[in-house]
Amino acid sequence: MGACGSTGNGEIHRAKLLLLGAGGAGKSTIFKQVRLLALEGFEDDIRMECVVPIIQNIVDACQKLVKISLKHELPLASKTMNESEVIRSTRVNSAEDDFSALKDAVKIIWADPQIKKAFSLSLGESSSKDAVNANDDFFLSKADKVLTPGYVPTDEDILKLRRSTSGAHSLDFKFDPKKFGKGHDKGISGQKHKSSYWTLTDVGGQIHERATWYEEFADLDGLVFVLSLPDFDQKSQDNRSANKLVEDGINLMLQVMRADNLLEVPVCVLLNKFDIFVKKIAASDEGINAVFPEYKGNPKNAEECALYIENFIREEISKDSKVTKSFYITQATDTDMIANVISKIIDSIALQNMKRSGIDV
Ligand SMILES: Nc1nc2c(ncn2[C@@H]2O[C@H](COP(=O)(O)OP(=O)(O)OP(=O)(O)O)[C@@H](O)[C@H]2O)c(=O)[nH]1
Ligand SMILES: [Mg+2]
Repeated sequence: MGACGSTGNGEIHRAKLLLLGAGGAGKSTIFKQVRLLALEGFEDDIRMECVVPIIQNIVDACQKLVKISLKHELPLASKTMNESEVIRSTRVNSAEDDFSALKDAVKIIWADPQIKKAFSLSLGESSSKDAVNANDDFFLSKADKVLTPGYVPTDEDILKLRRSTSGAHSLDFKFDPKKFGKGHDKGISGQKHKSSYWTLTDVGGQIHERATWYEEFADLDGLVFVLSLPDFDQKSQDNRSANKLVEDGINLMLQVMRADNLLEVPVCVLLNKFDIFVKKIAASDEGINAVFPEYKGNPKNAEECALYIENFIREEISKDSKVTKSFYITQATDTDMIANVISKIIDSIALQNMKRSGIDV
């Protein structure tokens, strides 16, 4: 714990940072951003191993959208129905396969206005089992490129890919303020950022993955808990009578923070997916009042709503813990924003750890 630099015997001491949060909250997207920033780009093998999962995202999205359209009795064009058979019989085994029939099918399906309507309906629905991913429209719109031989995923494609994490994955990196700061070279302590060494760990957030989280709790220097703001109108997948933001987000976080070896660990809370939250708030009549009936602000003002949720969480946390928590409203797919947020997180963790060690700052 504490300083993160040379230990004096030539070895590098790395401060440990852990990402936690429910499945789909955005942990791996933050992890990928740190890799992108620290290592200045994704290696070719990482790019290429994303091709099959991206194609699978497209196939899954088409299948779900046809299913949602049928459920809502939307009048799909007959050619959409015909092409949905191609989708159903598609197996994505290798990036080298011939995807020309799939490409034609996806283009026809995504061009059907009823399918686009199904996409909007699905984003606003509270049933999460068959819901599409919020970035599926991005991949469906570029299916032509993705399904053409020679396709190499861009940084944005890699960041927007949905792939559930299984197990724990760590990245050793050097925090170089020049790569992360983007003009914000002074930290909240007012000191110029120095380079420091970190290990960032990402874990799976689905319920069956959480049993092994505690294995990562020893000797932590900081915890980053990621919450998904657009979950405010979703049902918990594991407890259908509970709200997803409250049950799989806030309550899960409060429970984790009560672990004995985390009581003193600095925590940063990311209220993530703000871009999707903005869209949902604009489209919803009730907004966050459905889950926070005591909210009296403007239900159509996404910033005000997010700040209300932030203050609600601050109050809940303060009942249990006196350790300062920092909060950030984020969009994990935005590299510049995450560069800035990671700089601030690293600065605030270093500051809190110096205070814990009794160093005057
Ligand atoms: N538009 C948008 N998409 C996001 C944001 N954060 C994450 N995503 C997308 O949400 C999906 C899920 O994000 P992940 O980072 O894989 O979620 P996770 O927390 O690692 O999920 P598990 O591995 O299952 O625990 C991916 O498609 C991401 O691109 C965001 O702020 N805005
Ligand atoms: Mg993940």
